[in-house]
Amino acid sequence: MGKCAGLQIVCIGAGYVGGPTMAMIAYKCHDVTVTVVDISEKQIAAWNSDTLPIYEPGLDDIVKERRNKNLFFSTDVDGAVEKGDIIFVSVNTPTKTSGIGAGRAANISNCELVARNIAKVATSPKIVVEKSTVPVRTAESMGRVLAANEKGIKHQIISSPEFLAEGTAIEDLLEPSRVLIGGEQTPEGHAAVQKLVDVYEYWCPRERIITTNLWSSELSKLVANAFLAQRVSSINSISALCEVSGADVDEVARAVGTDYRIGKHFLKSSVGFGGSCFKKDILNLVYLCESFGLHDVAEYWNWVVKMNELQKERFAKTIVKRMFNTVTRKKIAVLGFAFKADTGDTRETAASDVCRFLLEEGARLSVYDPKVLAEDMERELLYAKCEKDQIDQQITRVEDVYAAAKDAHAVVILTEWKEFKELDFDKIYSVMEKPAFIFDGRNILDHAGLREKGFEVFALGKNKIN
Ligand SMILES: NC(=O)C1=CN([C@@H]2O[C@H](COP(=O)(O)OP(=O)(O)OC[C@H]3O[C@@H](n4cnc5c(N)ncnc54)[C@H](O)[C@@H]3O)[C@@H](O)[C@H]2O)C=CC1
Ligand SMILES: O=C(O)[C@H]1O[C@H](OP(=O)(O)OP(=O)(O)OC[C@H]2O[C@@H](n3ccc(=O)[nH]c3=O)[C@H](O)[C@@H]2O)[C@H](O)[C@@H](O)[C@@H]1O
Repeated sequence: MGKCAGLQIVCIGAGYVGGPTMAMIAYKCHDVTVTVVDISEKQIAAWNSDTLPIYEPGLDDIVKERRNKNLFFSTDVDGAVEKGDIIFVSVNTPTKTSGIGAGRAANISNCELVARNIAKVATSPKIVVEKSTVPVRTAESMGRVLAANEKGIKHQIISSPEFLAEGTAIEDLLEPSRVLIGGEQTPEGHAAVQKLVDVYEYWCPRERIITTNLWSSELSKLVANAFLAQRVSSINSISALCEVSGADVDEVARAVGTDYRIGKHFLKSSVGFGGSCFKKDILNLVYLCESFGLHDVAEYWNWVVKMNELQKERFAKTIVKRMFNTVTRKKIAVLGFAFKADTGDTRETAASDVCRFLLEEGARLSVYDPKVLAEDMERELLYAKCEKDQIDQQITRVEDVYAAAKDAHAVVILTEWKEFKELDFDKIYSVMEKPAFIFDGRNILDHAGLREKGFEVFALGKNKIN
């Protein structure tokens, strides 16, 4: 029995963060009961089925081992709130699409809604953990909503942002680089923080658990994502320079990243970063800076997003330019649609913008991705403002790379799936139109070998354009 024996942990929001994070707590703390609730019946039914709602390496085993032992998935939000000692809030906080701050500010209405519900339903004091990524001082609003309950109950709010990355969520949760916990600087606040420290201490070394105040914790999450995305935009800006100067972006990244003060991670040039969080969180940071009158600081960070948009556009334009300035009616095989490898997640994927550009140029796209669902692909294309007619008439989704390549003028790599490195490129070359182009938006292929086979290869940040 550990320190937390008998503790009831509840998580509101059974998405990419809530599901895996809670599964890990249940897996590591057998004497704690973990209940994950969501308003979406479909989502909960999937968590309780053989086909989990998200693809994440290693997740199935952990969920299946603990489910219905000390890990439960339910739609009974009120029942869970009532019995929970610690309640994680892991709901989505997307960018606002209308009203004040539209297109930049984070919409925290789900967080407030959850806080109102806890205030209404709870009959005992709760420790409410802000797990969602939120603007600084959201805990203040949530705290006030929680305090306004009619029963005079004193709840505690703490902030514990999540740093897992999709595709490596289980690894990241098993061995987190750090766990961040921020609380009020009062005796009750410290006690609440300690309760959560006790849970994480079941498997995380104490020195990796950072405790701080609420506002530092909230802001650190936005800053961490902004710094990571900034590195990708920085190396992508350099890829453009490499293409005109004859330098090789991977060589530059290696030489620069070997300096321990810079570090080698997150220096892989790509067609652009995607995912549900980088853009959203930077825009959130930009909006925060602007609302505090820090316009120059806001503009500085805004350029990380702008550079990313430019990279996607630059890559798509290169495809058209290299293919004799026209792709109209040409078939193009698109390999990969997820925003990164090892996930089926398509949110904000660079692939949707590249596809939109090519559709507008009249290309016919044949798309293959090993994990992306057809419905998610279509939703993301519509979100990226592709016309429904164009999606229906110009895009085909195929289950096989060679079917995608047949009669295609070009193969375009948009996600760094490992299987793409192991393809039979002789076979691909034989079924393609000639000249056969390859555009490697992830720099994962053996470009020299492909050129020997006869392909015209464009790789990001590697080709000197005369
Ligand atoms: N996806 C990721 O890799 C990471 C996400 N985050 C942050 O974590 C938060 C959650 O992100 P995801 O898990 O990706 O979102 P998600 O969209 O996958 O899941 C959110 C879930 O919350 C549920 N929900 C919304 N309002 C609710 C309510 N009032 N009551 C009950 N359930 C409700 C939704 O039905 C949905 O299933 C966001 O703030 C995000 O920025 C942080 C780190 C990593
Ligand atoms: O808040 C979040 O949602 C999470 O956002 C990112 O995680 P994630 O978006 O899942 O994936 P990353 O591995 O960070 O990749 C983001 C994007 O950047 C791209 N990328 C990453 C690294 C790189 O060197 N080059 C590059 O183009 C990826 O292909 C992907 O499109 C952060 O890495 C997590 O720490 C954070 O918790």
